[in-house]
Formats: sequence, C-alpha cells, structure tokens
Amino acid sequence: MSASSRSINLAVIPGDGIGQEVVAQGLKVLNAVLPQDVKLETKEFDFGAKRYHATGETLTDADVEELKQHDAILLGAIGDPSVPSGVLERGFLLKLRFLFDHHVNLRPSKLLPGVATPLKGQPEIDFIVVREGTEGPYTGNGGSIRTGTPHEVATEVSVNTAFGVERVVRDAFARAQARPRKKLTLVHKNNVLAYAGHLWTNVFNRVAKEFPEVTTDYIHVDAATIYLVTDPGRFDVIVTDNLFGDIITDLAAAVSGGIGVAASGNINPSREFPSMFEPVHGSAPDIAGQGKADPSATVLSVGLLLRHLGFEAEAARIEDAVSADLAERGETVRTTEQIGDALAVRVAR
Ligand SMILES: NC(=O)C1=CN([C@@H]2O[C@H](COP(=O)(O)OP(=O)(O)OC[C@H]3O[C@@H](n4cnc5c(N)ncnc54)[C@H](O)[C@@H]3O)[C@@H](O)[C@H]2O)C=CC1
Ligand SMILES: CC(C)CC(=O)C(=O)O
Ligand SMILES: [Mg+2]
Repeated sequence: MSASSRSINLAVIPGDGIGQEVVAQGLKVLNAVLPQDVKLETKEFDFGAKRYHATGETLTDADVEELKQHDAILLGAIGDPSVPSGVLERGFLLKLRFLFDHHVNLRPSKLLPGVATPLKGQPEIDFIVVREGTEGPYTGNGGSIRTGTPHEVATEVSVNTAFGVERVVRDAFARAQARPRKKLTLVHKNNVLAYAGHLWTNVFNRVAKEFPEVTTDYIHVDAATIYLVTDPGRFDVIVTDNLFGDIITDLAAAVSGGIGVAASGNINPSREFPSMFEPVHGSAPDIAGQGKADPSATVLSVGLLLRHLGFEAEAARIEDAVSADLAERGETVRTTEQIGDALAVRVAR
C-alpha cells in the first residue's frame, strides 16, 4: 500500500500491441528497484483485444470489483486494429478511468540532458500537464441519427461540470504552488467554446485568488501548440480539459524526447479507488512485436506509480536511471528488451 507498509498489491494490464512488450520491461525494472523487504504481489489481467474476441467482453462488473482490491494499476496500452475503433478505448480504458474517478491525468514533460529534440538548440523543457480525466467530450454524451446515410447527424457533447472543473483546477494550482516557478497556464478555447470555456475561465480565476503566489495566464489551445514548439520554456504547469490535454501531451512528448519516453498517471487523489499508471502512447500496431518500442515511458510511469504509493527514493532512482540511459544511448538503436535490461541494472546499483 505505501512505503511504510512495505507491500504493493499491483494489478498489471499489458493490453494490446506494444503494451505487452513495454509492461514486461516495466515490471523488470520495478522488481529490480524495490528493496528486498518490500513484498510485491502482481496479478495480470488479460483485458484488450484477445479477451474481447474470446468473450465479447471489455470490462465486467466483476473485473471492476477485482481491480478495486489493488493498490495501483500498471497499464500498457489498449486498442487493436482487429477491433472496431472505440470499442476497447471506450469500453475498457475510458470506462475504467471514469469508474475509478481518475480525474487528474498527470503528464510530465521534461527534456532530459543529451536527449534529442526536433526543436532548435536544447531548450529548457520542464512542465506538467494536468489534464481533466473524467469529463469533456470523452464521456460518450452524443449520438447519431440517420446513421450511414448522406443525411447522418452526429453529436459528441462536451460535459463540463463546476464540480469537475474546480477539483482539477485546484489540483493544478496546488501542484504549481509546490514547484519553484509557481506558474499555471489555463489552456482552452474560450473564444469559441463559450459555455465550457467560460466555466473553466471563471473557476480558474476564482480559485487563483486562493493561490496569490502562483502566476497565471491563459492561452487558447491552438496558440498553445505554437508555443509548445517555439517557446516550451514558458510552461510550468498547464491545466486543461480531457480532449485538449490528450492532444497537447502527444505534442509535448514529441518535443521533449519522443512519445517513447512520455509517462502518465490517471490519479484518484482521494485514493478511494486505485490510480492507474500508463505510458502516454497507445498500442502502436505499426511496430508491435518487433522489439522496437521504447519502454522508457512505461518505466517512468512505474516511477510515478511508486511516488504515488510513497516510494520516493525508488521513484527518483528510476528517473535517474532513465535519464542516464538516454544520455548514454544517444542515437544508438536498441531493442525494447535491451533498454529494459539496462534500466534494471542501473536501478539496482
Ligand atoms: N492509453 C491507451 O491505451 C491508448 C491507446 N491508444 C490506441 O492505440 C492504438 C494506436 O494508436 P495510435 O494513434 O497509432 O497511437 P500510438 O501512440 O500507438 O502510436 C503513434 C506513433 O508513435 C509510435 N510509438 C508509440 N509508442 C512508442 C514507443 N514506446 N516507442 C517508439 N515508438 C512509439 C508508433 O509507432 C506510432 O508511429 C489505437 O487503437 C488507439 O486507440 C492510443 C493512445 C492511448
Ligand atoms: C485512446 C484514448 C481513449 C486515450 C488517449 O489517447 C490518451 O489518454 O492519451
Ligand atoms: Mg492520447
């Protein structure tokens, strides 16, 4: 449960595609980093395309009850070309994030020394995105009429509640307050998404009054994509909605070392339900089974998981190991397993 109880009961969901490959390396590093007196119990779950084809199920009530019994969840990725788009993403991944109230989707971006970036020079990049994880346009609030005809009409309504927005905005302010630069940027599109945008802006401005040390600003999401490329150093903490957060964190990954090193946590801050840690990337069918996937994002997600459970020293060892490995690796191409092996050796030192 925590560093003081010295045991971790972990649910492991490798999932689809490269999820299988990167989670194996994440577990290897987890086993290597934990001191001998920490009892690690893992239970693997077969969610994803294989289970869906065998049973037609994505996530049952019984599965949810079983997952609830764990301290945390480690996920690889879900989604496979053999399953219609959205069935697993909605029926498993989003369902679990919503049921376990993972409203803080935490996505750090840090350009580590010696790591290649497509940006000019070696800009300072060290920010976190706090993406709302349970609302926005991802709730499945929509529908289609005259489906499949030339007169089809489809809606996908963005759900934004004052409760949901305030709790994630508060979380982001608290994180900004705890960082040296103490800066929080709201990213939205309040010039056109007026209803949702004004709710976000009003809540943000109201909560800001309680955090006078935090400097704030607002940027429209389209402009934010410019600054993430031209001036990423301007960001410290970003708070944004589910959809914008999904999109800008792939871009943030691309400028700060690549999608193969981007970690995330789906956090339930009240700890009523287990939090889930996973790489930002998906199942990457284009490279699955070839040993090409970089497991660093999953290993760094294991680091976030350990920090969440109170294993701060072990989390720091993982971050240092990935940083040293990336610096040493340079442009050399290594297999998924070779990277996992190297990281396991480093964290055990
Ligand atoms: N959290 C999750 O489980 C997520 C699942 N997905 C699902 O994954 C499937 C594929 O989605 P895509 O849009 O292609 O996104 P993706 O993130 O799987 O792949 C995008 C690109 O990044 C590369 N890439 C991804 N992870 C990498 C790694 N660790 N090392 C090196 N290269 C890596 C891929 O080869 C591909 O070129 C879809 O079914 C999608 O719905 C997508 C994102 C998140
Ligand atoms: C597959 C989506 C449901 C999720 C996604 O792309 C993400 O959380 O980054
Ligand atoms: Mg995404």
